[in-house]
Amino acid sequence: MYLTDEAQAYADQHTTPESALLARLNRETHVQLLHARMLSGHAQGRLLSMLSHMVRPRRVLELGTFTGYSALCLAEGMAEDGLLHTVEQNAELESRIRRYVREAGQEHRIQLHIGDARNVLGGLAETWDLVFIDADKINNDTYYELVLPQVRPGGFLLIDNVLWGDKVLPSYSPKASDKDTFAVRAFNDKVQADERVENVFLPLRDGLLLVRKR
Ligand SMILES: C[S@@+](CC[C@H](N)C(=O)[O-])C[C@H]1O[C@@H](n2cnc3c(N)ncnc32)[C@H](O)[C@@H]1O
Repeated sequence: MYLTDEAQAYADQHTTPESALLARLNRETHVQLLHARMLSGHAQGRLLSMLSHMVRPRRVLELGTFTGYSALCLAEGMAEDGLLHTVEQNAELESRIRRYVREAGQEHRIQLHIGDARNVLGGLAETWDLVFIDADKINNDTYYELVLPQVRPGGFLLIDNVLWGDKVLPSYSPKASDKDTFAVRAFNDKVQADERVENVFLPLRDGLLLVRKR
């Protein structure tokens, strides 16, 4: 069930505000870039930060950096010796991401990789405490299968946009050519049946799937 605008505004007003830096990054992304709604934004950003504070991860992986908003949120809750690897294929975003990571004083804790996540992942020999999958949705399952063996037992994965603009709902009839929608639906169904994990589907924003590896 969707929140009314009034209820959404009330929820936002009772969620800790973004830092001035995140607010600036959010605004700048919306003013200067196409597809700015891909950015996690205030409520989801605070949730990512809160989850990270709960987990206190030492190793975090993010697939799909965009302008760096969610990476900065996830880094907030890392352990003191924590390190976040984030992967973005669009090289045009690199200088902006690095500028904000530097301004946030997080250069030593956030490592940016420019390239296709499928290629970069093979070179990262880490055991992940927390993984945020937020790249090209058609490859959710590829990323999940590549990463799950490297997640520690009891570790977490978060997968964004699992509602996919409500196109995953049974009442919606996608065109046969809408491969993204079929992929997101199949991925959600697969995780639901996957004995290796426990999962909670959070209908926040465009849907966030919380997954814990058993
Ligand atoms: C939804 S946005 C990420 C938003 C960001 N995580 C946030 O919450 O602010 C998806 C990003 O994934 C990147 N991307 C798409 N396919 C990719 C791939 N195969 N490898 C790495 N990055 C990819 C896109 O360029 C885009 O910047």
